[in-house]
Amino acid sequence: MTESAVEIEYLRKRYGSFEALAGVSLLAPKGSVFGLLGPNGAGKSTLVKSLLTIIRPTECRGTLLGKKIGDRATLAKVGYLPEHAKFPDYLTGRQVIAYSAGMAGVAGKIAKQRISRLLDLVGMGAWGDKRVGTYSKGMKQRVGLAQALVNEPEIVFLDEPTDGVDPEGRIEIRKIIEGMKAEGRTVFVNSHLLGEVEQVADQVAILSQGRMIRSGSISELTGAGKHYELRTSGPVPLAIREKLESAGMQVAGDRLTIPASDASEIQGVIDALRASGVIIRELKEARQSLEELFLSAVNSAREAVKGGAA
Ligand SMILES: Nc1ncnc2c1ncn2[C@@H]1O[C@H](COP(=O)(O)OP(=O)(O)OP(=O)(O)O)[C@@H](O)[C@H]1O
Repeated sequence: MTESAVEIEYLRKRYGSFEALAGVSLLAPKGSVFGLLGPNGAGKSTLVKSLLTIIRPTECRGTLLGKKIGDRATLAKVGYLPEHAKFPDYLTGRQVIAYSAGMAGVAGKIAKQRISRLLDLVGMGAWGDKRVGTYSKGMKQRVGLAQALVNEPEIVFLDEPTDGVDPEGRIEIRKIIEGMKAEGRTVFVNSHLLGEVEQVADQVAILSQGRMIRSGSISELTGAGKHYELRTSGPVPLAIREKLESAGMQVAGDRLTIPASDASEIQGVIDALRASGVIIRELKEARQSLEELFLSAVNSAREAVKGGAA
């Protein structure tokens, strides 16, 4: 059985009368990159802050690194980059990381060496002794990432780590996340940037309006929307087009979309087209992208909530 780094059996959080998390569960395997996705306001930060005891959940059952959520000692093994992390402008990047090191009980020569290594890791080696006030948003984010790693955490929570970072910096952050995973750490990433999460995460969960609406590996989730795209040398003749459409396929001019999970399921369509004299120019297997899945899942969850409220 896969060991879990985070196992939420049940988590509920109310802010006054507003239910930000309506009883969610989640499992993030140890050593994995886990992406928690959701539109703005879905409850992603609330979930992470509840796990880290930054806010008090209304009801919570589960474990973090095998210990009951809320266990203080476990938090020493955790790294955290908050969303919109802000550091004092008058400190240098090195001092920001040193501050986190101090709070984590990392001191002396070890701290000094580790801070320099982390500055290099996040591409801030040349900027470590300059003040945060002179940094761009992306540079502040890199320092935030470095301070999250200063205690060599077993699990690191990154809340929107690429916020304000340019495309080149995003690629570097992705590499850093991959590096953390290679070192055996669990990386829990909150993001609304689906393309990025798709490239780096092993498992994802989608949160919408405080409810968990999908979870699984990316291939499991996008595999449900597997289909084939076929192009013919000219428009599909009307007689065969009607038959294909009534069998659930989409036909647009010379393009056919055939829902099927396996190539064997489309052989009949190919035979029928060829028997009608249609020439096949191109055939390819396609999956629903994470973005398509996300949009359809979030929209149907919103409709369900509206329907329930009506
Ligand atoms: N302290 C608070 N008091 C009242 N409501 C809050 C508080 N913090 C968050 N909320 C509300 O709870 C909901 C979830 O917020 P949360 O920040 O967890 O969402 P999120 O998924 O992280 O979104 P974003 O990416 O925009 O930060 C939002 O509707 C937000 O307005």
